[in-house]
Amino acid sequence: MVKRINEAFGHPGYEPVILIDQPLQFYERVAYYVVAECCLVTAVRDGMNLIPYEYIVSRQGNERLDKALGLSHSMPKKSTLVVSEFIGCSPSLSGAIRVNPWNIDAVVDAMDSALEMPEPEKQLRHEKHYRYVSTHDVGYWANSFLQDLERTCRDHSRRRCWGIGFGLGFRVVALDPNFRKLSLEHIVSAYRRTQMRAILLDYDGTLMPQASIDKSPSQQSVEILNSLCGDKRNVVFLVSSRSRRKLGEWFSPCENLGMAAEHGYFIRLKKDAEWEICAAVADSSWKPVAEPVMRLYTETTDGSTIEDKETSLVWSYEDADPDFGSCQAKELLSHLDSVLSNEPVSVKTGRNNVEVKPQGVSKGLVACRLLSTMKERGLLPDFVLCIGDDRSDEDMFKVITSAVDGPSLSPLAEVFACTVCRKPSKAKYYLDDTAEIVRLLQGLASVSEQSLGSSAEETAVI
Ligand SMILES: O=P(O)(O)OC[C@H]1O[C@H](O[C@H]2O[C@H](CO)[C@@H](O)[C@H](O)[C@H]2O)[C@H](O)[C@@H](O)[C@@H]1O
Repeated sequence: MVKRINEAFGHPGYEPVILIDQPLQFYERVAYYVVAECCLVTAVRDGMNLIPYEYIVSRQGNERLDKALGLSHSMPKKSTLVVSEFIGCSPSLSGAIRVNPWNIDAVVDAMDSALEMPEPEKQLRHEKHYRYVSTHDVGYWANSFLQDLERTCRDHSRRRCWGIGFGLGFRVVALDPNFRKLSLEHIVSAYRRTQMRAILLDYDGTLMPQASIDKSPSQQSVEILNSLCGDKRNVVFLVSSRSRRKLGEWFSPCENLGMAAEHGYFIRLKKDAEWEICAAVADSSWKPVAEPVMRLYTETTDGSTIEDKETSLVWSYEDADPDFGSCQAKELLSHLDSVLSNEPVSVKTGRNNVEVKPQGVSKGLVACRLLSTMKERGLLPDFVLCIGDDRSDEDMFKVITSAVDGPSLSPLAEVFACTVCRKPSKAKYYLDDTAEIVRLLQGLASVSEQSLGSSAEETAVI
């Protein structure tokens, strides 16, 4: 190939390509770097690749090199880099022209741009790269690896490791030894002896099995919730990402159930109260940007759907191939993150979905608001139960767990943050599935019904 290029483009005394097909001594390589206007690395596969770094340092030179080359030391240094996007150093060289080495036209254009680039730009790119290389030296990297190891191993001896999931979803997770199954006896006995209880329940995946086709609540769930709400010592809230229309319709038989819809953007204290808005009025101007992106992924992912709620958009792949759906979700997440980076929204993955919702709205806010409202009304909970299954519920676990020993809970409060399945969580307890959760709630409801029978209790008012 070199021969063909030289025959086509060379002339007597000039060979455009000089092939050095043998190992070079380091000092020889540095000599080439020093005089090269551009360094091109087109590896299709590699680890870090230190050549671009060596090139930058060589182009910066030093006083002795300048003297040897007859250059003034104050003369600005320049370098240009064209690097394959498949080499490890590529993301760290933000001033390099990055190329896909399989795309020959793109490599040709990049080489041309590198050589034709205005001189001040070559200088600025070089300075940027040199600053990076000279501050990220061996000492820096060694220190950073040690810090990472220390951070990773900080709780190592305390934690227990488990393998969870199957196929592409298999992971080894480290769980806190205090993370344990919630015992019915333990919680029932705490429930019996407490006088003011806050109960926060997620819906999908918690009260409602994920695999269920009909997602409306069962008669049994409605009855349990009504029994819990009928105990004046209880304040019960359903905290869901579902729309207020859906929750209102499904739980219309529950007169005294508090509800938080769309991650707590809307809150209603009981059936005959108005829905309150708990955050700044949601601006929906981002929806026309996000929706076409989601549509693109819906078209290419069979079985996926888009749900348009009042304040948020959800792309769901529950009915798609799970592995493909989860890969698509990862791509969609980063796609939406970049197109919505200047919008007041957050993009999050949930169980089988990717959701865009107003910034600052979270189920954690609902937990905070509930505890502070109860405190304002002189109701300090001595029992808090919060059950949820996915990442959005972790915000509630964090709030109630950190409220222990704080002013919004009784000093004797018993706090039960419980997730579904054994998995890394801020919750201290887990139950295996929705059936166990329903059984637990049924147990608590029975205690309330017994005490109601014996003392005609009324419903708590917050
Ligand atoms: O906060 P949650 O009560 O746990 O709600 C989470 C999401 O639940 C719903 O989505 C789920 O069910 C859909 C079918 O009804 C399914 O397509 C989706 O994949 C599941 O995640 C709800 O539609 C979403 O708005 C909630 O965010």
